[in-house]
Amino acid sequence: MNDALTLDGIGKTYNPGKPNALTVLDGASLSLKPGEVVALVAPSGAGKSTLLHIAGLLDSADTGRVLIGGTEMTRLSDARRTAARREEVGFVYQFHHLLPEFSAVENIVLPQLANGVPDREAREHALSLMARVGVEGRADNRPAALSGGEQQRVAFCRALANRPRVLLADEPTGNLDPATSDTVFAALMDVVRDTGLAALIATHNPTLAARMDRTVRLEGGRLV
Ligand SMILES: Nc1ncnc2c1ncn2[C@@H]1O[C@H](COP(=O)(O)OP(=O)(O)OP(=O)(O)O)[C@@H](O)[C@H]1O
Repeated sequence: MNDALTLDGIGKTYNPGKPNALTVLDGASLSLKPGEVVALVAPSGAGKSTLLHIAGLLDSADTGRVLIGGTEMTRLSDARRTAARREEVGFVYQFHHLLPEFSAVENIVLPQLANGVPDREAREHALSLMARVGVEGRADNRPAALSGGEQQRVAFCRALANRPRVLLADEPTGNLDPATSDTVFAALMDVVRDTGLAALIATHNPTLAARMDRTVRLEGGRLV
């Protein structure tokens, strides 16, 4: 079976050729199997966000290849890469980034509509995801009316709405108090384990990292 995500020798330098050039990634490689959940640990500023953006096709690498489900994304046209990002990758950030003018359930429906899912089916799927992480009762509330933990659960549902092959998360519970972080993370792990998608989750929290299958460390631009 193809790996869910492969990063092969990724290099990235900001401001190349200038006095302030900064090489952040220098041959970073990693493979995630379907169903594998990996913690990404790095000191602040080491390039974690850069790596996640490149893995999620939001930014391009200077060197190396990104493969999702065995397809080399770095070779696709911009349009096909954008479609692949929408279909194959889910993102969760430290802050929820939900659309404030839409209800919680609408925030999970919208990315499905963008992928051509009929409205009713999209809503049913959104509600079933919400039920799995325990926020179905807040479906019709706007994000501002939800607690931080609830907002983040809704953000997970949105990331999972299009049944991605890969979930990328940047400190997904970093904005929550320790107890909430713990329960919200447990909810995320339940859904991830059920759906069998691969996940790369950046965290500074050793307790959360210990609950994943393995840890990779970003050091000197490489993953070890
Ligand atoms: N667009 C950019 N132009 C120039 N330098 C950048 C750019 N984006 C990031 N950097 C620099 O690259 C380095 C890595 O940034 P990145 O955001 O990937 O780190 P990080 O490991 O995610 O950090 P943190 O944990 O603090 O969020 C930092 O020194 C940052 O200042």
